[in-house]
Amino acid sequence: MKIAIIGAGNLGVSIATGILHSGGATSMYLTRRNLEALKGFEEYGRVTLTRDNREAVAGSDILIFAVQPLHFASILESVKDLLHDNHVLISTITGFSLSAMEAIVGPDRYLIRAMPNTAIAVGRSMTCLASNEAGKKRVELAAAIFNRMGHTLMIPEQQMQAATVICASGIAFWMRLIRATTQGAIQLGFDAKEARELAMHTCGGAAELLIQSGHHPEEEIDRVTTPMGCTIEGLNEMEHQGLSSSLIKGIVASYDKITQISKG
Ligand SMILES: NC(=O)C1=CN([C@@H]2O[C@H](COP(=O)(O)OP(=O)(O)OC[C@H]3O[C@@H](n4cnc5c(N)ncnc54)[C@H](OP(=O)(O)O)[C@@H]3O)[C@@H](O)[C@H]2O)C=CC1
Ligand SMILES: O=C(O)[C@@H]1CCC=N1
Repeated sequence: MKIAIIGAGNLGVSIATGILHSGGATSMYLTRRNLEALKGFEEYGRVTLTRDNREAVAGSDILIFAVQPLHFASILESVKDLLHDNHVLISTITGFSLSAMEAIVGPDRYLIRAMPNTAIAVGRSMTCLASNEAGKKRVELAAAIFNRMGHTLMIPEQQMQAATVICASGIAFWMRLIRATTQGAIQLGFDAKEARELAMHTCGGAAELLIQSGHHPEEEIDRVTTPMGCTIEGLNEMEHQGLSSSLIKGIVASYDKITQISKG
């Protein structure tokens, strides 16, 4: 597969790293204006770094766009004359609809929206996918690409905004919870490195328990909360302080912000 990542910033580099580590491309173009920031990728023989999006589009079949929302329309405009029948366009752009893409490149192109997260770099992204009508013929190909780097779910495009918050922003939300847990562990006497180790692996274990068992979180919580024990004491205090409520309010605030972003 010849893949181009147009806009190799935070997410683009994470995707590139995931693809390279999973052996998912025969060749790859990475584009951005400041190529200095991509130093290190030259070591991979099959990667071409360029400022020229047109060169990357002409040399690839799968185009993954990872530029900021405000840049996307003009970049699509600047390459649309190079698009051919086999090109698959995958957009990770927040708040930019398939119909807005179709308005630029036409409805006959294979258009897919993908919402991965930065854990794609280590093969553990939760990636949601949606396509336009034409793109339905290539959505399995897109799923195959992203399944090599985590888990995928097909969703209706209307849910892409919510998926952005839960899956993409979600990485930051979970990181903050891990950081807070780390701070608590330090206060209880662990040194910083050990505290982080305990927090990270406990978090990973909790997620893995749910993934492997299919249980509801409360079922697993019930197994931990010994009657009159320390866990329920801590959990109830967290809820008195608004833990679940503040998480839900934050999620809704992120969602509302995407509505603003999509209005340009
Ligand atoms: N970060 C995340 O975790 C996620 C981000 N997204 C979405 O992905 C997109 C990128 O986000 P993020 O990676 O955070 O943003 P970044 O700003 O880190 O990355 C965007 C990159 O685009 C490059 N760029 C700007 N103009 C051009 C151009 N004309 N041609 C080629 N490259 C260009 C910039 O580099 P330079 O200035 O050197 O050109 C920059 O590195 C956004 O639309 C975001 O909504 C979606 C899911 C998760
Ligand atoms: O913060 C943002 O707007 C982007 C989209 C989700 C993750 N990063």
